[in-house]
Amino acid sequence: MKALLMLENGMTFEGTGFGYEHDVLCEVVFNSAMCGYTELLTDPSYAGQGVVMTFPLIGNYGICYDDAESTKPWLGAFIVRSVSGIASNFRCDVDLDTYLKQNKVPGMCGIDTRALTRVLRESGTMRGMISYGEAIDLAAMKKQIDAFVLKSYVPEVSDREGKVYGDGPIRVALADYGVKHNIIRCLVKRGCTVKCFPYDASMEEILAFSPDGVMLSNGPGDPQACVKSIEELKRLYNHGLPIFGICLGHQLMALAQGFDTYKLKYGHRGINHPVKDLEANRVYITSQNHGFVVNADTVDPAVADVSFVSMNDGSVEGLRYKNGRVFTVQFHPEASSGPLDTGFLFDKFIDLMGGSRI
Ligand SMILES: NC(=O)CC[C@H](N)C(=O)O
Repeated sequence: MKALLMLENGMTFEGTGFGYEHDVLCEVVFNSAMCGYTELLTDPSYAGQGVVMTFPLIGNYGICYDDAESTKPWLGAFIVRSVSGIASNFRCDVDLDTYLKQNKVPGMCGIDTRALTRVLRESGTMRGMISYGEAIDLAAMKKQIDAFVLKSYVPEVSDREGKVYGDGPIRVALADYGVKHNIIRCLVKRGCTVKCFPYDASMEEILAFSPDGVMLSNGPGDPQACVKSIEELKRLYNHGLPIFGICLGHQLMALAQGFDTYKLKYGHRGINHPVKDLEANRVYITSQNHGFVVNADTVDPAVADVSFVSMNDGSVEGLRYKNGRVFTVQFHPEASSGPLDTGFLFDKFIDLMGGSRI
């Protein structure tokens, strides 16, 4: 079916629908990764976003359920140049088109994704809408985009079941704001028992598990919308447990300490983002997926130091708190997909919890 993407600035891009061909409103962002689309589709941090892949051919190795980062794809829409008609991989469970249909994720292909990406880079991330069919009413689309308000998906993606993973001796309470499962795998592999807590769990609920440390997960949307989580983190920080935060978890801890966050023009989404470790004076290549960052000017030097910065735009990529027990990063040390350079941060967390590495 014919598909049309309209951005909030009124620009339109024509293409063809695939996946679940139903009209959708989303925030349009781009990702520069050349592979790892299964991980991307199932990363809850993309909830509600229409993701444009800059790499032109997507779907050629199909979908392997074992690579999923959560139970289903969460993103609002998937926008690619060309969808491979052949899913060629011995591990493949289902092809991309069928997977998106089954999970009700609208797809759009056959558009000039590089031209679209240039627009998003120059004008910034924008709201947008994809409509399907022959009779598309442009004026009605524009109206809907203008009225569209981005919401926080954290309550939807956060798990309320209190699942427990692993059976190791180190007890980790995981604040689940929309966790990528590789964070859990990285902890279990290092000898942890990980129990998930919903985004709005109170400090008392978390402490009742008698954790050795708390892991703050990644998650979707504007960190400032997570008011209840920020309140609980303020109290948890003072309790004295080791805390490791990733991406949204990093932003929430910063807000809990009274630092500020702001929205980047077009975000960092890809698997080759260089960050500099300011202490070690080393650069690592990292996987990233975020639209917001901590404002360096608001970081109180009596409370925390900036530990990592982006080599691309100098923005804050990590904080080390002065109490010596709390550290957080904006990038994804669990990778999946992406480079494994910063996996040592999980070892650092294990050490802080008094455990020995396995
Ligand atoms: N991956 C994440 O946790 C993203 C954090 C936040 N939603 C952002 O876009 O900045």
